Amino acid sequence: MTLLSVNLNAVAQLRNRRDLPWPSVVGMAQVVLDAGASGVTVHPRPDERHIRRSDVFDLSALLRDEYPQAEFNIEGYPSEDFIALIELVNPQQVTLVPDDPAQATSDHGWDFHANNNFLTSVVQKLKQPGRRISLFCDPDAGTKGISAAKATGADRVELYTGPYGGCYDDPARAEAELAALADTAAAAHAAGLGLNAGHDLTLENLPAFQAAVKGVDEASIGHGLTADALLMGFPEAVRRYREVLEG
Ligand SMILES: CC(=O)[C@@H](O)[C@H](O)COP(=O)(O)O
Ligand SMILES: NCC(=O)COP(=O)(O)O
Repeated sequence: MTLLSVNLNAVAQLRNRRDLPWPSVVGMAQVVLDAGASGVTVHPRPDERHIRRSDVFDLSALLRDEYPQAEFNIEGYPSEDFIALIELVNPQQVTLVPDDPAQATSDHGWDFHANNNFLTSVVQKLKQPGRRISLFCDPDAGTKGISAAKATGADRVELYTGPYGGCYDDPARAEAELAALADTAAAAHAAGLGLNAGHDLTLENLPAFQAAVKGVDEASIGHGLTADALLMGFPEAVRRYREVLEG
């Protein structure tokens, strides 16, 4: 069974269009958690284009006080500021992503070989009892990439599913992307790493993903789920994504 963590970046981005507090990021977190999501994800970028630093503290208080079973997953590049934020907020999961501050969205995983010393020291710094560290991972990282990821001391990798999600109109390419993802997932399991997945997953592309890529512990989904929620509401969107993820 794959757990659903709802990424709230898109809700924050909509809120930020005006100097007004709605839609409320905390309010929407309550809605998705009440609807059965197992946790929430945020990716506070340095320019605060969507999630603001204050959102991270507000969500942390909500989860601590009202949803103690829920998981808070914070994604980001491990800058000094990011590391300091993690130490203050103490989320259950940290996902390290090799993003440049100017990047429009996450579009690749780590080069685990080139960044091995850096990642090893960051993982050592951030790992705590009750907190797992996940590393954003290219779909074709394969056995070599995964063994370098494992060597950092991380608990999980998160498969970057953007290339698969982006080829919804090209079945042959989608099949090749799924084959690469399945190989990397199998390598992660063989190495004893947990497995997350995310980026551009949708109700349309999730069933084939779930059929091809076995043993995904958690999917973090935001853009597609929020688009669906505009049509069907967040509770129904969460219900539909859980239905696919939970099989
Ligand atoms: C790490 C990752 O996969 C991303 O999906 C990220 O959370 C999305 O970021 P944006 O919402 O800023 O595009
Ligand atoms: N880690 C991926 C994530 O949180 C959500 O990505 P997306 O569904 O907004 O593309």
